[in-house]
Amino acid sequence: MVSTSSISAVGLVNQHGLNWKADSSLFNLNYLSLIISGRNREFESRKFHIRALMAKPDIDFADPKWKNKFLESFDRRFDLPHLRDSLEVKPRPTTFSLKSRVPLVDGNGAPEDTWNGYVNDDDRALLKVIKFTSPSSAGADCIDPDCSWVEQWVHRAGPRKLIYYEPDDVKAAIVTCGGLCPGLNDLIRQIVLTLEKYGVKKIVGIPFGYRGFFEEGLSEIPLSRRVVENINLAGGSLLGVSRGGGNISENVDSIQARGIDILFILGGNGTHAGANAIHNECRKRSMKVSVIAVPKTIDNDIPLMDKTFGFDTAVEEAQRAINSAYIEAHSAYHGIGLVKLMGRSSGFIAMHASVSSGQIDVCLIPEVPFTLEGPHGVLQHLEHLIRTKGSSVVCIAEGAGQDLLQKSYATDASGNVVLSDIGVHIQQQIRRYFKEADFPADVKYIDPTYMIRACRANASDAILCTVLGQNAVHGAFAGFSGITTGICNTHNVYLPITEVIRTQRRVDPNSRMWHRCLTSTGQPHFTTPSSS
Ligand SMILES: Nc1ncnc2c1ncn2[C@@H]1O[C@H](COP(=O)(O)OP(=O)(O)O)[C@@H](O)[C@H]1O
Ligand SMILES: O=P(O)(O)OC[C@H]1O[C@](O)(COP(=O)(O)O)[C@@H](O)[C@@H]1O
Ligand SMILES: [Mg+2]
Repeated sequence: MVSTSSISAVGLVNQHGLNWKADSSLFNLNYLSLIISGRNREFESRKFHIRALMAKPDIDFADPKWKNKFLESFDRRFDLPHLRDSLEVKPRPTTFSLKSRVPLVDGNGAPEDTWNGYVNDDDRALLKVIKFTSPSSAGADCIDPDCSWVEQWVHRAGPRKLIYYEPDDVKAAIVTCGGLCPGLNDLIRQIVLTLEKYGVKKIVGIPFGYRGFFEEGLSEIPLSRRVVENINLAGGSLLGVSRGGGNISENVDSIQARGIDILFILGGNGTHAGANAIHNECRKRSMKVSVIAVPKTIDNDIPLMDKTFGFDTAVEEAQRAINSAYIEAHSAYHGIGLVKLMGRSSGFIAMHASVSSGQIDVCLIPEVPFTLEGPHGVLQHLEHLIRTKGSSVVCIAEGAGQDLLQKSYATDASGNVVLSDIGVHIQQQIRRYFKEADFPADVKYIDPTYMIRACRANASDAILCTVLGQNAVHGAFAGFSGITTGICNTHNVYLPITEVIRTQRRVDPNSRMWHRCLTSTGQPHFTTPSSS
C-alpha cells in the first residue's frame, strides 16, 4: 500500500504490457494518459485504479499526513482565479436583486439589504459522494489504494453580494465555438437576460466562434432582451459557430480593441483550452476582463460534471432513429437495424440512448474494444440473434471500432482527428458476412447525427441552460475569470478551467451504467477469450 502513485502505476503498466504514452494531442495539454489495448481488458478494473492514482500524482501514501497534503493541493487547484489576484480592484454592492422595486425596463434599483438570496464565497459543494470500499468496486474512483474517504469540496455557483464591475460601464460579449449543440440559444438568451438584470446595457455577440474576432466582414451582433426573447424556440446558435481560428494573441488584441470587459465563451474542451489561454493573456496584459466559459458538448465528455447541456436532448432525439431502425428491422425478413450516434471518443450518447430505448441488442462504444469476426465477434452474434429472434438492432458511437478502419490522419480546422465512418464499415461487413454465409439478411443503416445536433433543447436541457447562463453572469460579476460552471452531484458549481481541460470524460467500462447497458442489451463480450 506504500507507494508513490506515479511509480506504482508505471510499474503495473509495464508488468501487464499496457501501452504507456505521453499524449499531448488532446487539448494540447502535455498530460499522461494510459492507452489500454483490447488485449488487456482483464486489467480494466486495475486500469481505473491506476487512472485514479494517476490523476493525483506525487502522493506518498506512507506519509501519515498525505491526506492533509492532498487536500491542501486540491483546494489550491480548485481555488477560483479572480481579478484581484493580479489587479487592484475594488468591489461594490451588487445591483442584482430579485427584491428590487424598480421596473425591469430600465435595469435595477437598489437591492434590499435583508434579502438572503446570495451565495457566500465560502459556500462549497462536495465533488464526490460515494465512499468506495475497494478499488474493485464498480466505478471506483479512489485516491489511495485503501480508498480512504477524502472530502473534496468545490466552489458553489451563484450571485454574490459584492460585484467587481459597474454594470453601466460594462461591455459584455458572448461567443459560441466548436460544433452545434442543443441549448446554445437558451444559454445565449439566459446570459443576456441576466446581464440586463444587473443593469448591463452593452451586450454583443461575436459571430462564428473565435473566427468572429479576426475575420474581416464579420461584425458584432447587438443583443438585448428583445433580440433574444424567442431564440430558444429554435436549435442552432443565433451567433453561429465555427472550428479553428485560435490565435490567442490576435483574439485578445480584438477583445482589447472592442473594449470587452466580460467575455462568455461557450464551447467544448478545445474552446475551454482557448478560453483559458485568453484569460491568461488578459492577465499578462493587466486587462480587467473576466473570461467565463460554459461547457457545451453534446458528447458529454467534460470531466467532473454530472452532464453537459444538449446531452439529454441528444439522447431523447436518438430515440426516434433507434425506433425507426427497430421498426425497419422488425418488419423485414431477417432485418438488422444499425444506428450511428455522435461521440467522438466518449460513448455516452450511444450508451444512454441504448438503455433508454430498450430496443438495442448491441451497443458499441469507443471505450470498449470489440471484434467483428470469429466466434466471439459481433457478426456471429447478429447471426445468432437473427436465428433466435428474427431481427436485431445495433447502436454504435461514431468513435467506436476505429482500430478496425484505415486511419485517415486528416484533422479538422481545430485539429480534431476526422474519424473514418464506422457505420458504413459495419454495414458493409454485415452484408458481406451474411452473403458469405449464404444466409439472407436485410441491413438498414441510419445516421441521424446532424438531425440530432440541430434540435432545440428539450425541457431538461432548457432548465440546465437557464441555470448555467445565470451562473455564468453571476461568476463574472463576482470578479472571477478563467472559470467554467457546471453541475456536480446536482449542485451548481464554479470550477477553474484548468481542472476541466486536464482530461476527458469517458464511459468507464467498470461503471454501473455500462453494466446496466450490458444487462439491458444482453450482449456478450465481443473479444476473443485470450483478450477478454
Ligand atoms: N488547445 C487549444 N488552444 C486554443 N484554442 C483551441 C485549442 N483547441 C481548440 N481551440 C479552439 O477552440 C475552438 C473550438 O474547438 P473544437 O475542438 O472545434 O470544439 P470544442 O470546443 O467543442 O472541443 C476552435 O476555434 C479551436 O481553434
Ligand atoms: O462535423 P463537425 O461539425 O466537425 O462535428 C462532428 C463532431 O461534433 C461532435 O458532436 C463534438 O463536437 P464538439 O467538438 O463541438 O463538442 C462530435 O460528436 C462529432 O465528432
Ligand atoms: Mg472537442
